[in-house]
Amino acid sequence: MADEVILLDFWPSPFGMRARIALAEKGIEYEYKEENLSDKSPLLLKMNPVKKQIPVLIHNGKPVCESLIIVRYIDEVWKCISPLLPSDSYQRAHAMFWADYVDKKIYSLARQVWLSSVEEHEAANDELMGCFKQLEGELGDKAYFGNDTFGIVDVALIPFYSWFYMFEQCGNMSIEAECPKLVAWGKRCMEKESVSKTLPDQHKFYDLLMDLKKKILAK
Ligand SMILES: N[C@@H](CCC(=O)N[C@@H](CSO)C(=O)NCC(=O)O)C(=O)O
Repeated sequence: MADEVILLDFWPSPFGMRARIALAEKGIEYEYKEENLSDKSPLLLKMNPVKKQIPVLIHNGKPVCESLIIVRYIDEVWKCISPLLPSDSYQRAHAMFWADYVDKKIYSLARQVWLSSVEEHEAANDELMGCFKQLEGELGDKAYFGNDTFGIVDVALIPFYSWFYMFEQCGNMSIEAECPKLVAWGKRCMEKESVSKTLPDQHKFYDLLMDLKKKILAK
């Protein structure tokens, strides 16, 4: 019997983009279901009753929640194509360290740069740029974080490449000046169809983020 794969998602979500990129890397056909997060579907509430968040991958009726867990699950189930984690245990542990670093640091700081008031801005900008410099150091002269293959750390971080223009506009920073290798890495990843068909244009995404910011701050 063919696999039934469904993805509950929300198109601007960087977490959902991770799942979409992993599915595309593996060439997995799936049904995409867009969620209205202001009016969550009964399916989402049933499939992720604890966090009630997207993305949720539903594989033959069984839910997998949390984007990095979804990426690892996809890599283990469809292991024959485009591996996203190294087979070597130590290299896997190293990859998961950096994927976890991205997960814990980037989104929360990105939200602060995006939504914070002028006073809080500078601290968030500085801390975010510090994280990018850490990541630039980890990337070094490698083509991808997974050495010369696009892997889970790349999947974890690349969705935030769509935010770079916003960071530069709101944070009055030049990521290219401070982290040229990271920007070159983003452009390299965008040459992959799995990434370019998933990530929105940076300028359009900036306009969306600014519109959303007005709505959020108006509440
Ligand atoms: N750690 C999780 C975060 C998912 C998440 O924040 N999902 C958001 C949309 S994107 O910002 C979400 O579903 N929000 C709805 C809610 O929290 O009610 C993951 O990696 O999958």
